[in-house]
Amino acid sequence: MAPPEGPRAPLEFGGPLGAAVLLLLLPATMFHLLLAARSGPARLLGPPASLPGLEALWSPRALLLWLAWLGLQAALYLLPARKVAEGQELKDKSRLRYPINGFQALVLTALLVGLGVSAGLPLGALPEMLLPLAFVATLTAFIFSLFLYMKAQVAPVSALAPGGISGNPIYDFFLGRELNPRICFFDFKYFCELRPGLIGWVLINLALLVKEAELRGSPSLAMWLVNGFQLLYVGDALWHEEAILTTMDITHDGFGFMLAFGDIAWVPFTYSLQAQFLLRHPQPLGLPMASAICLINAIGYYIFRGANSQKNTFRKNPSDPRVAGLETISTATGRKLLVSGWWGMVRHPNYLGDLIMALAWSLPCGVSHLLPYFYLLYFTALLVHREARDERQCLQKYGLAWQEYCRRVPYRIVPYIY
Ligand SMILES: NC(=O)C1=CN([C@@H]2O[C@H](COP(=O)(O)OP(=O)(O)OC[C@H]3O[C@@H](n4cnc5c(N)ncnc54)[C@H](OP(=O)(O)O)[C@@H]3O)[C@@H](O)[C@H]2O)C=CC1
Ligand SMILES: CC(C)CCC[C@@H](C)[C@H]1CC=C2C3=C(CC[C@@]21C)[C@@]1(C)CC[C@H](O)C[C@@H]1CC3
Repeated sequence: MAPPEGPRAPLEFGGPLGAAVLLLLLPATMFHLLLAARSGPARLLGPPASLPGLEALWSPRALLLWLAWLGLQAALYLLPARKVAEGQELKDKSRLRYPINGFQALVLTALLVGLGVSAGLPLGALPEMLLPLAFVATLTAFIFSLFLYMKAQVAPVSALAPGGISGNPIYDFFLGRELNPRICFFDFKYFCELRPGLIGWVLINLALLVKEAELRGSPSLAMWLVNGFQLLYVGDALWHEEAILTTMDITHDGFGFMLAFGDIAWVPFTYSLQAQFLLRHPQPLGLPMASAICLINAIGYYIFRGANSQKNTFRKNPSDPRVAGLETISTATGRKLLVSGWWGMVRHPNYLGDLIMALAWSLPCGVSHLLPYFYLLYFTALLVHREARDERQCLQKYGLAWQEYCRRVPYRIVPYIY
């Protein structure tokens, strides 16, 4: 269906040209990182030591494994859930329903993998398949995004996202046209955002740990730390799965290549970069340094979880005793903004905690290479950009009240710095 006439959302990511560049640049970056992590020099910048041929990228075994993985996660999504949550109100005043069983999917996956390993499944062989797996994941993301683009052509106008209806096919393919594409109860965006990629990420980490044990007798302390920290992060996201329903990815952004590729390919294959690096570039790590890194991760997690939980509690029930004493600003929409507690420190305290954790994930890899710090650099850029997008949306939603909030809480992410 044709998009509605009238003022359109401003183009993001540099418009169609930026979207076209990112369509190629994102997969190219992911392959560069995968190749660099396994090469001797492990250079973040500069060309990779060697380029793989098609035979290194294409493997029917990897395709089968990938399809089995997607099938398993889809089946776990369809299992009875402990709760069914309602999403935010949509343009047509309806609310979608979402199963809350992500943590259950993580536990069941762990049990199945455990059973598989005790029955002889060679988990340590997975690191050798990362390249062909990333290749099929990228192909899947392209084909899937094409399907989503076509599906959006027949969706009602009220189902389209504000951002992906520019009329330019490349831009709309990249950003996504339909807000919540689904078939019956199966919500593609919600499924992809939390299941195959996030759970795949910790499975890849675990396989790298197993491989390291096979190569060197036991996993290194650095590998344990990276695995532990990232498992905590993924477990936390799935435990608080319902919170995802209020993020801009679910409520504002369409489902197109950016999120599809980001969720199913970028997250598992680039977020596991530190563990990939450690497998080929073992790093000595003493107990005092390991303890300091654990402390940094704990501080980051404390801020991240504290800020996210405070906002979620407040949004669910402002008179909850845990948040009732906090200072607020009233807005014309009837909703209030927190102006003390975590949200009175900076305007995005949860991003600050997330960035501190990102630093703790890279530190076990030492300081000899820049490559393991890629996540920290990319994530800083992502969150600065995301923060600017969120501010624009909040200014539109809350107008003067948002300006007052910005006046009272002048720093965005890092107190007294940014
Ligand atoms: N690892 C990764 O790759 C990524 C991780 N993340 C993490 O995911 C989490 C969610 O992030 P994200 O969705 O970007 O955004 P936030 O959880 O920060 O949500 C922003 C929204 O919170 C509400 N809000 C803002 N200020 C206040 C206030 N003072 N009082 C009350 N409500 C307020 C507004 O929505 P409203 O008023 O409508 O409620 C605003 O739109 C974060 O912890 C982030 O770090 C995010 C992206 C990528
Ligand atoms: C490929 C592009 C450069 C950008 C892709 C962005 C996606 C990878 C991220 C967009 C928002 C995300 C969120 C998470 C993971 C990364 C993506 C999908 C979380 C699920 C991570 C865990 C947190 O607790 C919640 C996050 C919500 C947003």
